[in-house]
Amino acid sequence: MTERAFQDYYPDDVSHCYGCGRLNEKGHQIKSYWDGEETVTHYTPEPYHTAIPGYVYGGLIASLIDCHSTGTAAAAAYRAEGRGMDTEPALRFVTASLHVDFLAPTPIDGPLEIRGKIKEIKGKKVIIESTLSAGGKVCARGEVVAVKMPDAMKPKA
Ligand SMILES: CCCCCCCCCC(=O)SCCNC(=O)CCNC(=O)[C@H](O)C(C)(C)COP(=O)(O)OP(=O)(O)OC[C@H]1O[C@@H](n2cnc3c(N)ncnc32)[C@H](O)[C@@H]1OP(=O)(O)O
Repeated sequence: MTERAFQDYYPDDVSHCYGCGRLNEKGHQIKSYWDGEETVTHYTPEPYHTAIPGYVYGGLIASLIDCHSTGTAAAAAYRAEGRGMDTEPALRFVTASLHVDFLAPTPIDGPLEIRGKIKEIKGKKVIIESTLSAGGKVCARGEVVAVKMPDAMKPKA
């Protein structure tokens, strides 16, 4: 059986996110998975994701770190409760804070790897540290504070 990505567990009504919604046909549709205690996703940029010719636009890098980290927050919250992502009650996270350091130019001509680590998980908040690498070299580092989705953001039935 093929492993389901974190984002594949998001119900339809919250699957329109530009970074990770599987129902957003114009979006990145990233797919994140556990890899031991870390999480990982891969994404291959398109030529139109250019900043300076040959290099990836920083906004895309931030977007990938953002959505991989919020997905990681949800997965970590379920794991901390010892239950699967298909069980109730649902645990949904949004970005409270997104910090990205661009450490080196990111080449656009190949796959990118984003890896997440849980720095803190407490109450309704998860802090995730992520790296984005190209060809094995870390080009950006991010820290995301993810907080449980407030009722005001939940789609109306
Ligand atoms: C399936 C679900 C998801 C699918 C979509 C994935 C989402 C993709 C990522 C996104 O782009 S989400 C869109 C961008 N984010 C938003 O629009 C969120 C807008 N902000 C809010 O709705 C609220 O400010 C937020 C829910 C983030 C926090 O409000 P709360 O009233 O729940 O927070 P509260 O004040 O109770 O603080 C809870 C904890 O979070 C911390 N916190 C809150 N805002 C923070 C902030 N901005 N920076 C750092 N920490 C923050 C706060 O310090 C506290 O830490 P402690 O528990 O340790 O005391």
